[in-house]
Amino acid sequence: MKPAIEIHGLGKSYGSKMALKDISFTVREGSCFGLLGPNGAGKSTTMKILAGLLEFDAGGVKVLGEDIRRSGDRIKAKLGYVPQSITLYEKLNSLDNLTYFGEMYGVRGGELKKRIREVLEQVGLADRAKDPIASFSGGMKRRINIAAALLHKPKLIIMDEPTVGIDPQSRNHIFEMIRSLKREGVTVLYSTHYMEEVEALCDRLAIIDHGSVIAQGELNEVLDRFGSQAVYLELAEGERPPALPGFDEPAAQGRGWLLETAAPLDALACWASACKERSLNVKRLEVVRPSLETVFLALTGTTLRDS
Ligand SMILES: Nc1ncnc2c1ncn2[C@@H]1O[C@H](COP(=O)(O)OP(=O)(O)OP(=O)(O)O)[C@@H](O)[C@H]1O
Repeated sequence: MKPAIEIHGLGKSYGSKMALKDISFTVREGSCFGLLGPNGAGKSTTMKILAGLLEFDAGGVKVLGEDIRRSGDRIKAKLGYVPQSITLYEKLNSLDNLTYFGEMYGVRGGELKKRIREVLEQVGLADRAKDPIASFSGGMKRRINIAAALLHKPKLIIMDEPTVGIDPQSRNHIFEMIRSLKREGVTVLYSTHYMEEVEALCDRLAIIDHGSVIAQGELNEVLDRFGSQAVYLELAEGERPPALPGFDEPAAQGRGWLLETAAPLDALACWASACKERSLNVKRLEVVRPSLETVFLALTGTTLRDS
């Protein structure tokens, strides 16, 4: 399949601050690609460059087969960009907001009216078309912001952390919408610092830290390559996990303990017999697959959320 986005060695500084050092990745047409990284990693900067809103200093960027430096305006007409901050007129209703944005994208008249009806259905807010934006929840505003970026039927949609600070219902709507856009062949670039979202939505991902891509590929590839296997043990309240000679110390996680190891079956067998010997009440004992959290920790020495 053809690439919708090709980025090679992208670099960008804000004054003396180097925001992007070396960003390279390719996104297949019709797929959902996740950009995962902590605050300040460079996700928004990368997305603004792709949306044609920001110049860059080094490297090359092709969007939908065209060089962004040569065909910026033609590319802009084919992509939708959902910025991180909500940009709507609070006093106007959804209909008027969408009319304004649609005209900005060059959609007019009967076609615009039809598209507004369709996108309001798509984001599940058709019944709120005439209510002022000021009366909407953060999640509903976000959905209208996404609707605005869809009016001109873009082939590529770039969403910058669209689920930050929103309610679960709006989040589910956004997820469903992304799935249905994908079914229609639209390419989605999605940034987040929630790895569960990447797991739920994305075909491939790039992990960005300090302006560089530090890992990329299909989720399972990245997990296999950089993640460590682990065994999870949960005991009755107040009970402590037995130490296992020859293994690392387990770390507290959730209601139990996680032991990272290259030999999870051996660790599981040792923990099972040690717990039995001590008559401990085992609630759960299982080999767990590596998570992006452990991948991130292994690659950067920090967790996604704390950084
Ligand atoms: N307009 C600007 N002027 C100066 N520095 C900036 C500007 N915008 C971003 N930066 C810096 O560039 C780096 C990358 O920021 P960017 O917003 O791209 O990261 P991000 O991964 O999107 O983070 P977040 O999740 O917080 O949006 C950060 O160090 C940030 O402080």
